[in-house]
Amino acid sequence: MSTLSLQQGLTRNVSGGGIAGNFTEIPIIDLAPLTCPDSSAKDNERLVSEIRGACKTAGFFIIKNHGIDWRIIENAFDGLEEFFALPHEEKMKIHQDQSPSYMGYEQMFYTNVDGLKRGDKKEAVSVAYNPEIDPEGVAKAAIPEPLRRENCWPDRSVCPKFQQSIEAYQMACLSLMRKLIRVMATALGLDESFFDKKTTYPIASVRCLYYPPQEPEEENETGLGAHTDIQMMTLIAQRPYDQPALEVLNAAGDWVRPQITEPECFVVNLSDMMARLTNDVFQSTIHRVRNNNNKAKQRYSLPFFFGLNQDELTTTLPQFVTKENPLKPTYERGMTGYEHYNNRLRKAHTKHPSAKNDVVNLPHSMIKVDGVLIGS
Ligand SMILES: O=C(O)CCC(=O)C(=O)O
Ligand SMILES: [Fe+2]
Repeated sequence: MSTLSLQQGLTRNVSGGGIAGNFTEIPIIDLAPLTCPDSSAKDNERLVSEIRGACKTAGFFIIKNHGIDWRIIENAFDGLEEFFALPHEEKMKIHQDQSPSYMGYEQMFYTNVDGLKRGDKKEAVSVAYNPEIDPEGVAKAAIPEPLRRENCWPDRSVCPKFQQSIEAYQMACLSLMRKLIRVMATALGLDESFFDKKTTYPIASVRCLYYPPQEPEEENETGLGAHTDIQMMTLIAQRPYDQPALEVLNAAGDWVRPQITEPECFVVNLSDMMARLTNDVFQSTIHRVRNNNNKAKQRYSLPFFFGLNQDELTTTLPQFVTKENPLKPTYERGMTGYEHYNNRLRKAHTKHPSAKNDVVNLPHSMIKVDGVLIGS
């Protein structure tokens, strides 16, 4: 049996043979039934079934006809190009080390996510959920103070487009995720509104990424090391839209590149919170980025991560625990998004000042189920 160990504390059996993870390509799913008002019940059923299939095998799929005005995405990439072209000193002014929330800028090689190479050849800016731009969320005042994450934006005089374009991207992604999460609930056999009360102030951050081309001698290096994502689901847009760089690990241990053959598509992938909820029936699949193809160009990407409210307890749903699929030991203890997220960011961001601290979990009295406090 061959096992891949990742620095973030995860191990995966990559010996193959099981159904899960047995894929050789990433499926393309047409979301038209979700976005067209006159879609039939049959179209909707087909969509749910395609999504269920993709979630059980690859844990990754490509979506088209998602209903988002692509000019919002192009503007966001213009914002990224503007920011990453700034002088190093300017970018360092909003460095993540100053942010207890892990928001802000990461310079080249700041992270080394899988610890296998010299580090991640990328630059990034992380942007937190902001309730003030979420038309479907709750007011900022209703969110417990320790769960608010402040953003660090570059000065508008040096970078006029960035903040506005990223906030518009975040709003568009939030609205799409709120639709997709209902399809996911249905695909899991739950009421379609199952996640609604649990996502009133979701973890919904954007990571703005810039990957320079890797040199031929860096063929085996990584732009971002192998990892799984932390939340429930991630949406990824990239520029150029067809640049092969993202790689997804299948059960046979092969890296599969999503083939994006037309513009205006997103890649969607499931993440660890979803795997925890479903006892791994829905897959949180290992992936990495290598911007190393022959014609390698600069690549920009915009993952949008979506998870439950940070104080919501995530426990495995009982219907996914069976004789054939007993509860995974790591899922025995329920965990809040806050604990899960901070632990993982601390592991991935080893140079952050908080990396040496013990993990501070949310007090029991702050934990909720369906938005209702469970302890006192
Ligand atoms: O750049 C990409 O396409 C993916 C980035 C990614 O996997 C992440 O930030 O978690
Ligand atoms: Fe990722």
